[in-house]
Amino acid sequence: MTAVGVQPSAVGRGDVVLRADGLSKRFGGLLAVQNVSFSQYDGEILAVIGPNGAGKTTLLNLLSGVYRPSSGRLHLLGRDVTQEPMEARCHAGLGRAFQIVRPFPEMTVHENVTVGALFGTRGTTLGQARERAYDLLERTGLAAHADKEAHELTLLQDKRLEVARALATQPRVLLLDEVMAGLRPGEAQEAVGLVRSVRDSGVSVLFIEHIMPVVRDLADRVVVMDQGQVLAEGTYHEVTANPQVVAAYLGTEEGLHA
Ligand SMILES: Nc1ncnc2c1ncn2[C@@H]1O[C@H](COP(=O)(O)OP(=O)(O)OP(=O)(O)O)[C@@H](O)[C@H]1O
Repeated sequence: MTAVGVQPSAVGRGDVVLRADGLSKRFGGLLAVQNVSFSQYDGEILAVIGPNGAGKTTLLNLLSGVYRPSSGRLHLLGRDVTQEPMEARCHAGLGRAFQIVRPFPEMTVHENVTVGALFGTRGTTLGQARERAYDLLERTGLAAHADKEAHELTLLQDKRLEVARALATQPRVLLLDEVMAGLRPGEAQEAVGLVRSVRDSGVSVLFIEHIMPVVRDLADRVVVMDQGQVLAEGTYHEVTANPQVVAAYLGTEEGLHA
């Protein structure tokens, strides 16, 4: 595992798992996402960053199928999923974990993950779902808490549960929506380790994040958005040295690293 604070090694450019071509989303008179194109490669951890209101969440909602784009196309594992609803994208290999964790509070941790396994993949029996859930609790460091009710978990454990539930649908690409939010620095580093282990298990990860040290430690490549558009793309060091990116973040280096 890469030591924290060391630039992750670039991944080899394998197959494209996710490809956005000219995605746009209009809300009335506002173009929240404007002609966004990028590719994500197999095994890659890709960060999407940008100042408040840049369009990151709207982009994630376009990728996961919460919204249909006003124009543009999206390919998942080579298949055009532009018009497909969320469940179809989930079955096709796209998983999503949210910033606000919403487990079923009265169900146990194991039951919560079992539900994800049952409904996220077709043709899974209850027995298979329960077994997969135990395996995922091991992988996400929650095995000791399997029988606790979900409301008893700490925030970091909640985040682990959210990732376990998303993985229960057996995604090839996992979308993470600011999952580090609210964590203390030490906890965020633990979560960084968890995301790396997810990637090492063969799942490509696309994440939105405001915490720049997390982006630096985790991302193989970074897409920077501003005012709905892609402003820059490259390694963490490339994009943070880009004057246009610095200017977009309040015009100061401090703004970027705040
Ligand atoms: N459902 C909606 N209806 C109308 N406008 C919206 C809607 N969702 C987002 N917007 C607008 O689209 C723009 C982009 O918002 P979005 O939430 O995608 O940005 P963001 O980069 O995720 O911001 P933040 O970092 O603050 O979460 C903003 O101007 C926002 O007000």
